[in-house]
Amino acid sequence: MASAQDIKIKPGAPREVSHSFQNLSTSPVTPQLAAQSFASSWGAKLPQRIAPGERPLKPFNTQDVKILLLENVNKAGQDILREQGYQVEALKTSLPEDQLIEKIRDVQVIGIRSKTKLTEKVLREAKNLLVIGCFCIGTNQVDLDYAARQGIAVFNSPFANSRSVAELVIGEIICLARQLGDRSNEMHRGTWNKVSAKCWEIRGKTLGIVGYGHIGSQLSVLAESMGMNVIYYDVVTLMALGTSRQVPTLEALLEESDFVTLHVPDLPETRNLISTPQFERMKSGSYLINASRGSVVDIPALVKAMNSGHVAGAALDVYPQEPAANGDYFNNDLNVWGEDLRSLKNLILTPHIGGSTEEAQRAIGIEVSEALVRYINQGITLGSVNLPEVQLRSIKLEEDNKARVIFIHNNVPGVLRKVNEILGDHNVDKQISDSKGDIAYLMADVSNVKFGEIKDLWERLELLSSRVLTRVLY
Ligand SMILES: NC(=O)c1ccc[n+]([C@@H]2O[C@H](COP(=O)([O-])OP(=O)(O)OC[C@H]3O[C@@H](n4cnc5c(N)ncnc54)[C@H](O)[C@@H]3O)[C@@H](O)[C@H]2O)c1
Ligand SMILES: O=C(O)CC[C@@H](O)C(=O)O
Repeated sequence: MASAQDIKIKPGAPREVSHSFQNLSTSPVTPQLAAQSFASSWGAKLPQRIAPGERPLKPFNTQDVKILLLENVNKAGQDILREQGYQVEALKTSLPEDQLIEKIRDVQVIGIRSKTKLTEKVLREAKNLLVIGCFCIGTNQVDLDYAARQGIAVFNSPFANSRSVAELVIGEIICLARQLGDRSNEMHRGTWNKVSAKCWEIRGKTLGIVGYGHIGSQLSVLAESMGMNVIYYDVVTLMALGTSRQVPTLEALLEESDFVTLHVPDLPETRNLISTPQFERMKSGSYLINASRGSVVDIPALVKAMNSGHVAGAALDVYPQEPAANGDYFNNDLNVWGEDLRSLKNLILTPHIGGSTEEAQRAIGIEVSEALVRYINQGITLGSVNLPEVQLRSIKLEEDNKARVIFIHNNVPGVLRKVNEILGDHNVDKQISDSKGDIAYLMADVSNVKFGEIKDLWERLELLSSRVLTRVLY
């Protein structure tokens, strides 16, 4: 198998080259092999996920691609990555920061869910990292801007678990209205406590949805089908599904709703979105559900509102601090108010399982792994949350002596002219470039490139001052 030729270098850092041309002389590539057309060395192991007739850009010995998957990424996703020949290490939990830093130094790809924090501090050590896969919806656990500035693409799965969350919330609405958690706990302790006081049907009650995105809108449809009236508040004006109705302010929603459910992202504006003033606006005897992010609800304020009886019940799936692994961790060491919370009546506590169904995890595993393969093998950024979305049609099997150049660069004037001066010695078949904020992504398919010329191409691009990361795939 030919040696790896996928190259990346980080700006301002010592050159970390996963498989650099400097190593060519010591690599297993013999002069005879090097003289062959590149295409002939790829055939041995074709990736599974390309259309017939398309040439897989297998720029490297895939066994050199190291992937670390944390937090029990679904097997269907792992299989897609292993099928490619990548080295995949899959762990069931997230890792403490020091261990994460140790491991991330070595890998080109990391896959995480919501627990692993990829902060600037961690990413600064990730000298070989090309791409991050968030096997979930949320990407707030990743410093997206820092990653973009390092040329590290981030992918997620924007809606594969939305239905699972919406169904959980429907279940919780009924459980809260009928105090099912308390009755079940009592029976588990041997107590028969048959009550109807303050137990309600959900038919005809008003559900207030804060954040009418993928989950909120799906929930809207389900709730209406069960006879609820639905109102929603969102910072964006959005089409109302069914007979639901958008209200102009959060306050209006709080005052009108029997059940308030939160489906907003973790943003500076959504931190403690629901705190004492908002609880005071809620109807007496109403309920709160939070399956979005732990930062959105001020928990001590919730404890107060429930102790006073103003809020009749709540369901929480997410918390400001969540443990890295399963076990007896939900206590005051994790969150100072842990015990206060656990002592409340009609409070459903779940361990961040909104998206944890077989269906959702499998779909997420497949979606994110496929995005990773496309990015690693072809440089395609469709679906990236932090880099511009760029793709070119695949190179055909019969198209020989072609290279795909990926040049991630600072979005400053004059870059395209300089890049094209370099590429201009060859035939540029296709080229596309787009920017997102300060970072731009250029992809060009270049023909009539001889194997020996690739090093020169890459080195000249590397010298451009705007360069963030250069990859040459062939
Ligand atoms: N509990 C779980 O397991 C689980 C699973 C999936 C998603 N989530 C979380 O649920 C949240 C929502 O997910 P989604 O897929 O519906 O997201 P989405 O992006 O599709 O929708 C979010 C909506 O919130 C709105 N919004 C943003 N800021 C707002 C504000 N200040 N006030 C009102 N509306 C605001 C947006 O305009 C958007 O319509 C995310 O935080 C996600 O991480 C949790
Ligand atoms: O599976 C997870 O860890 C996260 C689930 C959910 O919060 C998401 O962001 O998709």
